[in-house]
Amino acid sequence: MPYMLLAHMDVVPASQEGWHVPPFSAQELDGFIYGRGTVDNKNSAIGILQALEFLLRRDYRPRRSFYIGIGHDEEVSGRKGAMKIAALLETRGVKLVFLLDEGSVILDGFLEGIKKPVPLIAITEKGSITANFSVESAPGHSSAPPKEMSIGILAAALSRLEQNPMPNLFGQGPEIMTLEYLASEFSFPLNLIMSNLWLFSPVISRIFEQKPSTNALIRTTTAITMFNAGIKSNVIPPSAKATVNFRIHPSQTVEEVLEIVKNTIADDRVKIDIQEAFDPLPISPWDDRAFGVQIFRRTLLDVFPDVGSVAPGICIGNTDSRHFTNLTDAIYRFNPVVFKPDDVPRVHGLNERISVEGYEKQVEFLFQLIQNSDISKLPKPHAESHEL
Ligand SMILES: N[C@@H](Cc1ccccc1)C(=O)O
Ligand SMILES: CCCCCC(=O)O
Ligand SMILES: [Zn+2]
Ligand SMILES: [Zn+2]
Repeated sequence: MPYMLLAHMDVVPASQEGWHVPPFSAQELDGFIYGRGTVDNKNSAIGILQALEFLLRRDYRPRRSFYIGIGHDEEVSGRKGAMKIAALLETRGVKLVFLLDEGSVILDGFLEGIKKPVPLIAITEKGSITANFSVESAPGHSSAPPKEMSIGILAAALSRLEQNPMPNLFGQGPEIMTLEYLASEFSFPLNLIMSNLWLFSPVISRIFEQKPSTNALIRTTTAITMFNAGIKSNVIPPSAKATVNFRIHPSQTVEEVLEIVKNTIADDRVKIDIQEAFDPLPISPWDDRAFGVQIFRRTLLDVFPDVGSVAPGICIGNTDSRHFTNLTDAIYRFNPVVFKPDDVPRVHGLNERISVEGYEKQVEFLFQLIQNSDISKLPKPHAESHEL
């Protein structure tokens, strides 16, 4: 059965100010290639093609077929790119043994007490709701304003959303698996804590709430991203509009989140329109028989011998891979790039970059992955090879 390597060539915008080099120049500076898309996700799009080139130069002839999918509109939902690729493969009756897309990385220095960089392979991704909120009110002269107007009503409603975060669901999603797989990587006494989450969950969940990147792992997040209102300083604003982006924790659904939103807003003057919504993605297999997982483990050992044990994780953003659920249940989101904490704000932010060595390692990983995937089936898990 074939597998698929997925990437996207499109990027989010970038304006010049704040960048050390022009954001679309791909200039090298201190061993880094700077540019919009260098880690999201041209590193994969070009990395896959370059690995393929190296294989072809060596007259390598893969025995296991594979697909390369490179979307061109991932950052605006993938409807015309990845979705069309998936639909075409579906009409051909294609099934995939696994699909590898962006969505997680090798984390270095994110978790206190873990010394080694740890590869986290996302086995699911959060759901999403993009909701538009609006309040209409009679226009008029600002010299005789009513007690409440559209801007104040909507702002108060959104403030209630922001001040009442969604419930902390630590322990009900794959974050537990992540910590259990990483427990051995933690130094004492964290290794004991991580191996006894039944006892220490309340402590850990409080710690996770402290930072946006870990808080996003344990609850549905609420981001008020757009607010437009008012037409002139002396006119009562006829309407106020806002957009909120929720990313739904794996143990919640769109419906449940919308219920909580309505109860929190609790104001019939606020209208809610759903622009786009989808539930959290299914959780991909993670066990000794999962072909993809074993291939990733083997390839990481080949290319990154010094990293810690591989752990399953959750992608807090969304990716094109969500369009391929009819072709496989083994969807994994992972780019073999080492991320330090200061790399996170660069994604969709300023001075996005990848080190030259980091890009070379990604190409090497893909070069190895294609060869490692060329086995017909997995060697028997070690335990089974001993006759009992
Ligand atoms: N990957 C981007 C764009 C995106 C949004 C929603 C769905 C799919 C992709 C994000 O997570 O925000
Ligand atoms: C690192 C997470 C990536 C989310 C998908 C994107 O922004 O392209
Ligand atoms: Zn992106
Ligand atoms: Zn991306």
